[in-house]
Amino acid sequence: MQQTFYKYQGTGNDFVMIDNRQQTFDKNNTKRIAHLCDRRFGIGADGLILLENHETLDFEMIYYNADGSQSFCGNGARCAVAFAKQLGIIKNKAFFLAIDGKHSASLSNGIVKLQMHNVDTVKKYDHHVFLNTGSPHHVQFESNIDDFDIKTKGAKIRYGQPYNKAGTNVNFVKKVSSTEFKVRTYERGVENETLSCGTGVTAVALAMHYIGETEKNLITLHTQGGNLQVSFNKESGVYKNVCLMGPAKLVFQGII
Ligand SMILES: N[C@H](CCC[C@H](N)C(=O)O)C(=O)O
Repeated sequence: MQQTFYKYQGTGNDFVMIDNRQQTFDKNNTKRIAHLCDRRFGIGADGLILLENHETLDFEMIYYNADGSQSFCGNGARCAVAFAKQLGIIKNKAFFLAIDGKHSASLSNGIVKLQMHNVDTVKKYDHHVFLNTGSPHHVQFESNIDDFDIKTKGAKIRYGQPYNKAGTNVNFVKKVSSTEFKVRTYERGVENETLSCGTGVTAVALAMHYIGETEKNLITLHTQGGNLQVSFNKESGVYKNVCLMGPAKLVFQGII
């Protein structure tokens, strides 16, 4: 059966998007998902997202990394909201389900503002910070960030102790000012650097606040694919009202 797909990108983190409201896509075939995401033998993307019906919410988003594994994806969720608007499912507000639970989002002038879950556990170690923002993130400083082998150094951390096979995403950070940080991310499931990672920049913003590198509550993150913003409040040790903001764009559509 022929199926229409849409290609979206959010600050260069790119996704194959499929309207699966009629349940026509075979979700168990993770090999096919990986094939569709392959940049030489398939369409090419960092991940694939199925948009499905939900009983009480606007939609459900099912996210797969390029290797077919599953997690939550911040940029993917922002793109799914833009896709729901394109399909006429929502107007300028969305309530949807993802693998980590319910989310709300709003859209204005091409910018999608996504509400993330509260974060109550941030672990600070000698040379890094670890936290989960829907996906697991290792955050560490790298002063030589522009000229740094993200793939090799990121893989070493991702497959090393204590993460091992289950792994983590790895974010390298350079402080620009108290409101701006530069971030490059090695993504688990893509097993390479991506141009931007939404849960990653969210983790970096919270980590920088947690370790006292900033006292601000609105942080701009410079990624290889563009700028994202993260806002939050800290109340009784818990990061609340965590929002990820940035563009989400349709690139092209096709048939598979
Ligand atoms: N690109 C995504 C993260 C995908 C998560 C994935 N790489 C994992 O933890 O398995 C984002 O914008 O948040």
